[in-house]
Amino acid sequence: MSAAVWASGLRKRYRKRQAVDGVSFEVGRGEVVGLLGPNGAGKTTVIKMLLGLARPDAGEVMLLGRPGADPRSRARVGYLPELFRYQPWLTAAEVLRLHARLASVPADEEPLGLVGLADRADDRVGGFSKGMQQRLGLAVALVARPELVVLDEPTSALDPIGRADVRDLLLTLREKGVAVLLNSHLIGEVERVCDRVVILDHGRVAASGTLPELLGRQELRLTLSDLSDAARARLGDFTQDGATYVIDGDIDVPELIADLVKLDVRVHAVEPSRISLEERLLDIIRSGS
Ligand SMILES: Nc1ncnc2c1ncn2[C@@H]1O[C@H](COP(=O)(O)OP(=O)(O)OP(=O)(O)O)[C@@H](O)[C@H]1O
Repeated sequence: MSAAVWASGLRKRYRKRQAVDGVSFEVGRGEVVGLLGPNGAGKTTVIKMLLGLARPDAGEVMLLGRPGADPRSRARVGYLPELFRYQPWLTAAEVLRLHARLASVPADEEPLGLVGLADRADDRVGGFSKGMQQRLGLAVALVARPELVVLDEPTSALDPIGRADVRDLLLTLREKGVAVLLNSHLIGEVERVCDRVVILDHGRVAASGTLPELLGRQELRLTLSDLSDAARARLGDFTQDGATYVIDGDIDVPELIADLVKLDVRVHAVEPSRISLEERLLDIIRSGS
């Protein structure tokens, strides 16, 4: 099946500023991809070019197997813009009905339930908090039962519960095979839900890949005492600093610890250690600036 998003060589210049400078990437069907990068890196401009809201100077876009310029390509795409405002005199249900009509799909209040607004369906949007408006924006993005959802900063106004709700929603979408492109400054959020990450800097792709590809192999730091030769052999390859033993690779932690305890090793601490996505992002941005 064709990719949900296929973008090749996208460029966009605003006067003297090269906002996007040759960006290519893909989002597979059912894949959740995070778009990360510092302010001004070009993330929103890339999203606008994908959706036909900004005209690329160069490059090509395919959405769900059709050229991005073909309006039919956008029929099964949901979009939550970074900045938006709905008519304050409409109720949440009316906003949804309006967007269902615009998308030529039957009106359905299910998306309000998915974003936790079912009990506010008949309240006017003008009285909604920022977080509730953002939830409504997400509901609108889901109204046409999309196969691809593009979310530009979907949780910027949400409280921790709202963010956790959105994380659950993204995982539900992935289970249904819906592809998601997520632009977020909340790196922890991206790290938790994304299958793959594309990092933009100065309008270019500075790095991309799955989290293990970007962050390196998993390491395990163990603080141990009373190690026999047999216990050292069980650890396999390790580096040692005093009582700290570091092993890397794919480790079945419970099994390893059970074996060490059987070998009479005293286990004081077990810490997975891998650089965080935040550290990796800072490294990439600092080395590129
Ligand atoms: N309509 C516009 N007119 C002029 N310059 C623009 C316009 N839109 C974006 N730019 C410039 O293009 C560059 C990329 O902006 P963009 O909004 O895509 O970045 P971003 O990565 O989404 O940033 P942020 O994280 O702050 O939202 C910036 O230098 C910005 O000033």
